[in-house]
Amino acid sequence: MSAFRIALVQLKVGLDKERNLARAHRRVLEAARAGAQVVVLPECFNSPYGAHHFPQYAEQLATSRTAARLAAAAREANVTLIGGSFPERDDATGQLFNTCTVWSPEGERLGVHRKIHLFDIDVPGGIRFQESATLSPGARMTVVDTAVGRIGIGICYDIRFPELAMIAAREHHVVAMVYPGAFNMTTGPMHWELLARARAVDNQIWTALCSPARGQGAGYIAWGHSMLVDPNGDVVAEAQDHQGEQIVYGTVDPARTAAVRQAIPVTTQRRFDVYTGPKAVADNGV
Ligand SMILES: NC(=O)CC(=O)C(=O)O
Repeated sequence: MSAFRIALVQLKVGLDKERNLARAHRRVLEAARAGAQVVVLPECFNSPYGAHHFPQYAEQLATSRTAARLAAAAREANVTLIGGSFPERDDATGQLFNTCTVWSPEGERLGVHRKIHLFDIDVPGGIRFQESATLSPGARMTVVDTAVGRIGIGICYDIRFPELAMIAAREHHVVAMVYPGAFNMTTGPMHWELLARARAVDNQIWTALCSPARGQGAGYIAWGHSMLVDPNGDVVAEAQDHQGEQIVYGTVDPARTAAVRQAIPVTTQRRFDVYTGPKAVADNGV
């Protein structure tokens, strides 16, 4: 597997769906012109992030205007496109999901990830959010074989559940986990970078987080700080302008993964013989 250039598009997202789609399309082309082979859009890039907005912006995958635009942008730009997420309405059940689609440089759909862990939180004096008021949770993990290698996908709150990245890394050997996400002004400063670095260093994998720009006019203020973290847990690229739109570029290099794993070989030092089973914790505590 060779190294590849990745672009994280920290997109401005507003109320006008068509403008959101057009802006995303332009930025995908711009990133490709700058040499990106993989382009990532943020969570909820076609709609403002808010449970009450989702029903209005939701689309069925089979007839989705948003999906068609993503396919066209990937094809035109000749890139692998990790298409952020948008509210999706299931054709059969009518349930709504927060869904990421992944596209090949030929415009073929390679994968679909429905956010598994819904963002239902209540931080006193901070933020209360009930994604489950209108959305249903996805029920499958997603790893996608792309032109540049195998990539694991999670959406935002999914990053708080380490099992996803751990299983993607250890069982499916992904080169990177990519999380379109929209943390906010309460949880962003607390946990955004910490979680990105934790998922990276625990699993010794590349980890990319792509946020909307901060300046949303629709209630929810995103944290920004889109970033790429290497398998050693170092932030190697990060957005500097959070109000405005910005593209963050970095290089995902599997040689770095190999070097980190060779230097600190935790991937081969696990003690599965110790962690589980009735005798995992001795009676006397030692
Ligand atoms: N928006 C999310 O899904 C998650 C988030 O903001 C957080 O975990 O904090």
